[in-house]
Parts: sequence; C-alpha cells; structure tokens
Amino acid sequence: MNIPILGAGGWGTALAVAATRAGKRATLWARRPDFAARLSEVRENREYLPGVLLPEGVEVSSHLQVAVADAGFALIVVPSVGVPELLQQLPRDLGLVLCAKGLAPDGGRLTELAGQMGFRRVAVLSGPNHAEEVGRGLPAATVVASTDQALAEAVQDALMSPALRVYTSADVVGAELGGVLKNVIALAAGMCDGLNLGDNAKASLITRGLIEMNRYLQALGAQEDTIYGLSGLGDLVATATSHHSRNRAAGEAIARAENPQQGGKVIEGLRTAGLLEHWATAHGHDLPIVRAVAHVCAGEWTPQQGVTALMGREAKAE
Ligand SMILES: NC(=O)C1=CN([C@@H]2O[C@H](COP(=O)(O)OP(=O)(O)OC[C@H]3O[C@@H](n4cnc5c(N)ncnc54)[C@H](O)[C@@H]3O)[C@@H](O)[C@H]2O)C=CC1
Ligand SMILES: O=C(CO)COP(=O)(O)O
Repeated sequence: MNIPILGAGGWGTALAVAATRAGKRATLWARRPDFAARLSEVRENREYLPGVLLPEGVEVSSHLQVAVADAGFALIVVPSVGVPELLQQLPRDLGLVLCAKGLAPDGGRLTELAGQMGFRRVAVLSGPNHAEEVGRGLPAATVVASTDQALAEAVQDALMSPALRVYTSADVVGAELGGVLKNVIALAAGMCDGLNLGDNAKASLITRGLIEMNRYLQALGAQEDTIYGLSGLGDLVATATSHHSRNRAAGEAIARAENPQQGGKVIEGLRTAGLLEHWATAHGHDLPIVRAVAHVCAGEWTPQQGVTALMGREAKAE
C-alpha cells in the first residue's frame, strides 16, 4: 500500500516516516523539483525536519499526478494558504485527509471548501502531534475524523503503529476547528511568556481559551467529547506549552517586539486570528481572546493592550 503525502514540510515528512512504521510505503510530494531531488538524495529534510532520516519505504517526488496515481486517498499537508490551489489539481474521486490546522481564504473550514470543490470523501487528521516528536517515533496519539467511516478506518490503518495511536471520530467540525483555534490561543500563551506574565496568567489564559473554544465549537455543532479530547484540549496543551510550537514561539517574539517568522516555517495562527475574528463576529460569536490576538497580530494593539482588554472585561460567574 502506497500513501501519497502531499507537502514536504515538517509534518508531511514526519507523517511519511510514521506511515513506514505502520508497514506502508509513502510517496512524499514536494512542489519544488530541486527540493524534491535534494531530499530524495540526502534522505533528510534539513530545512523542515532536521535529524530525521527518511526510511527506504519513502519515495520523494515532485510529480503530483504520479504521486496520487492509483491511490484511494492522500494526506494533504501543505499550509492552509496553499490548500485551494493544490486541491484544484487533484481528481475529485480521491479521498482527502486534510492535515493543515488553518482556514479557507474566506474564513470557512477547509473541509467545507473541499466539499464545494466536489470532493466527496474527506477526513481531517488532528491531535497533539509535534512533527519533531512524531518523526523521531516518540509515543503520540491523534484523531482522524470523517463522516466516511471507511475512509477514517483506512487512514487509521495507514498510520497506526506502536509509536502512534490513531483514533477515529465522526466529529469533523470538532476535530478540524480544535486544531485551528488552539493555534490562536497558543499565540496568546506565547505572548504571556514574552511579557513574563507568570504561570498564573498562562494557566488562566489556557483555561479561558479552552472555555472560549468550547463555547464557539459547540455553537457550530462540535461534540464536547472532541473539544476535551486529543484534537482539542490535547493539542491546546501541546501547543501552548511546547518549545517545539511555532505559534507559541511567534507569540513570544511578538511580545518582545521581535520578528515572529522563523526560517520560513508556517505559523498558521498568525493568519487564522484575523480570519477567525472576522468570521466569528460576522456570525454573532464573541471570542475575546481571539479578538485580542487578532488586534495584536494586525499591529492595532500592543500585547499589553491585549492584556488590559482581557483583564478589564466585566465581572461574571465562571
Ligand atoms: N509541524 C507540525 O508539528 C504540525 C503541523 N501541522 C500543520 O501542517 C501544515 C503544514 O505544516 P508544516 O509541515 O509544519 O510546515 P513547514 O513550515 O514545516 O513547511 C511548510 C511546507 O509547505 C510548503 N509550502 C509553503 N507554502 C506553500 C503553498 N502555498 N503551497 C504548497 N506548499 C507550500 C513549503 O515549501 C514547505 O514544504 C500546517 O497547516 C500546520 O499547522 C499539523 C500538525 C503538526
Ligand atoms: O499543531 C502542532 C502540534 O500539534 C504544531 O504546532 P505549531 O504549528 O505551533 O508548531
């Protein structure tokens, strides 16, 4: 069985290695032919996942149609901003496993976008899964969510190994948006670190962030079990507290008035914060932490103004 993995950043590379641990072969597609050729030769993704060698079962290709030929499904692991263009080039009967933790250009969900484009078999893969750890085979767990149970089980089989537990779920909204929102809360947690606000502030921020996620996601139809599961609480903890997290580190850099972009790696929360704030406000949802992060990321508020806005909200019961 050959699994096409479209996107050769850190996460795509780690997933390709994970597939070989599950006894499968993987084709790792990179859009730049020179990058694909170098990766194929040196067998290490030095730009995006240094220190993890590609096993023999991973083939690298820059030919998209060759990579997906005869496959039942493909993992889509490019950043959210690149998903629409990539999907445009794929056959509509291909099953999609969307792995980006970001939104469509209009602020909607990527799974909805895929449906609008004519894809019928769509899943989401999400959980507390830093590529640096999954790539090295440290124990981890994740969720594949789809209304297509056969697709979810096929993805589970493709990736499950002694190093990676893969749970299935039918709650696509919960799994998808948990991964989207946690990045924005992780940016805020990083700002707490950068401003040296202390452990109480960060714990309070993460907790109120989870409550904000819970209120919003349940209003959109997500299941509470999912929000308190791996793709919600699990990924929020992993991202808001980890030295691996690009989103947390970006928040810390912003608070220190430094450049949040680190070596070309994608920081989804920077794009998500504004899109989410706009979308939620337009649909009548109040997301105070997301709003504060969006204003700070847009340069409209200083991080300290964000703190003041959140601490100055009206008194209420928990
Ligand atoms: N790194 C991680 O630990 C995890 C990342 N993710 C998600 O996976 C997605 C990809 O992230 P990473 O692999 O970490 O990114 P990365 O920063 O390691 O690499 C980005 C990759 O995407 C390519 N790329 C950039 N813009 C593109 C475009 N417009 N079209 C096609 N390809 C493009 C780059 O050439 C590079 O190969 C993100 O949505 C991220 O939130 C999800 C779980 C874990
Ligand atoms: O999604 C992730 C871990 O589950 C990766 O988070 P960052 O994009 O913040 O590094």
